[in-house]
Amino acid sequence: MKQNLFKDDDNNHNIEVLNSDLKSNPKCCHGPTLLFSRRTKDSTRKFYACSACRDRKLCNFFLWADESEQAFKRKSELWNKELLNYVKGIDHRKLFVTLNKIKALQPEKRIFCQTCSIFLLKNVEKHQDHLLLKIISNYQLDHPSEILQPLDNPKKEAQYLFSNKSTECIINIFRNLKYKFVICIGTPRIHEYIQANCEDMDSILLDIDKRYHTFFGPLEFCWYNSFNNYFFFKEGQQVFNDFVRNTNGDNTVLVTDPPFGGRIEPLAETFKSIKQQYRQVNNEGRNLPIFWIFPYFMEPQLQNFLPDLKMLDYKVEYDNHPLFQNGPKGRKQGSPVRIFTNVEAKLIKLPEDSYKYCKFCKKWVSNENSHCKLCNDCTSKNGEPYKHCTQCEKCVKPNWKHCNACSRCTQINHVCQELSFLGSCFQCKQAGHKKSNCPQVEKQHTQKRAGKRKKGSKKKRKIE
Ligand SMILES: C[S@@+](CC[C@H](N)C(=O)[O-])C[C@H]1O[C@@H](n2cnc3c(N)ncnc32)[C@H](O)[C@@H]1O
Ligand SMILES: [Zn+2]
Ligand SMILES: [Zn+2]
Ligand SMILES: [Zn+2]
Ligand SMILES: [Zn+2]
Ligand SMILES: [Zn+2]
Ligand SMILES: [Zn+2]
Repeated sequence: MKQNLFKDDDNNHNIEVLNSDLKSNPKCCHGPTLLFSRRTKDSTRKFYACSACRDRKLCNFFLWADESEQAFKRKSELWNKELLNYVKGIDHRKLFVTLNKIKALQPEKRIFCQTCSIFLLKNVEKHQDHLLLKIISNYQLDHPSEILQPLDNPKKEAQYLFSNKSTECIINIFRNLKYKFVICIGTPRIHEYIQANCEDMDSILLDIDKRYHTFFGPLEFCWYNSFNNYFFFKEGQQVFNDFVRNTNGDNTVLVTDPPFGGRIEPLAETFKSIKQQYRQVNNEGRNLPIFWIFPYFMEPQLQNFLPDLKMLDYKVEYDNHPLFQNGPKGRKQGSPVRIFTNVEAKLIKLPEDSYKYCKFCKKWVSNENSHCKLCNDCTSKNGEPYKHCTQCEKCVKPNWKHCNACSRCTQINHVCQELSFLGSCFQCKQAGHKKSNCPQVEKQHTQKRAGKRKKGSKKKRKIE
């Protein structure tokens, strides 16, 4: 059941994102669209669709790539107008002035309209029928994510907010690593924590939730879409460029917690561009540390696109999601969400209450993880101790059994050979890569070229 939360659209498993130059793609309200290919049994057709919304009801841009040039032009013009409408009426500077006036008032005099997501200095009667928040503390002003109702549509913003404990743990990791500049992409809780508490750090928030315009000034928040690296306002792009330049290419980290149903390929492209931008600032070509927060079972997909991101054992907890918490309401094994990072695990100390140091792996792992001598690793992924299967030659979940028909370990009550292919490669049905870079296809080519069959692969599976 829980896995359903993270599934793409049910029929998305035959849709791939194609690499394309985003600048030449038509735009929807959320900036340049992405080019997808849809495969049916007997054909493949390409189309453009919104990068940010995974539900046509939220953004209905759709254009077949093989439509006539005329149709292409007509649609582009129409949507360019939509785009202008979409950003109209937001005056970030004016909102910042209002915020400062509100800050100067006593908490009892402050009024926030939840319906319009603005502070009210006058014309309160116009908002009579709206949801009003009165008496706003300084703490609340500094922590908008605690005032704003989470936009928890899993097909768009999917706002799941870190618990205070997890926020502090992430900040502590950053402190220990001596980071001074934090690029927060879709992590408002990290940003507001730094802004409110950390004299020694500076941060910038890039997020698609425009309500943050009301709470952060133009140098602290940029309205942004991470799936196409798009700033809704040109000034935002400028502010971000300046932020990166001011770091001098030193002591900087990027932390992101994207919607779990989102496509990984476009995000990976975005982070590659930002890494590149950062590398240009520091002449030494230093690598930008990235902390990407994602469920443990997305590890193969993530590794496929960003192989230098390795998973830490730390379980990231959330306030507004019972499955992502520890304790009686949550999963038995605790939250399934982890940190993936390109920073060496041995440099990252995890909290001593639930984590321990493995002297063989030379890194911090969760208390229930145990070191497998055969794998030479602390092998648990999901928060339970794994067991080693000599046939699979690896550690597997403790409740799995080796199935001879499937030639692999899997759940006891599975239907043989009907493994879930969702989110997997069209060719070999395994997770973590597309057909275009499927090792099976590679292998077939190599075999053909070599003109001989390789026998006795250890991990041979029926589906091969
Ligand atoms: C899973 S929540 C992460 C929040 C984080 N756990 C925190 O507490 O700070 C996803 C965040 O990404 C933002 N987001 C969703 N889609 C986005 C997009 N296309 N571009 C940028 N930000 C996006 C949401 O508004 C939200 O803040
Ligand atoms: Zn859109
Ligand atoms: Zn209102
Ligand atoms: Zn170990
Ligand atoms: Zn093992
Ligand atoms: Zn096995
Ligand atoms: Zn089986």
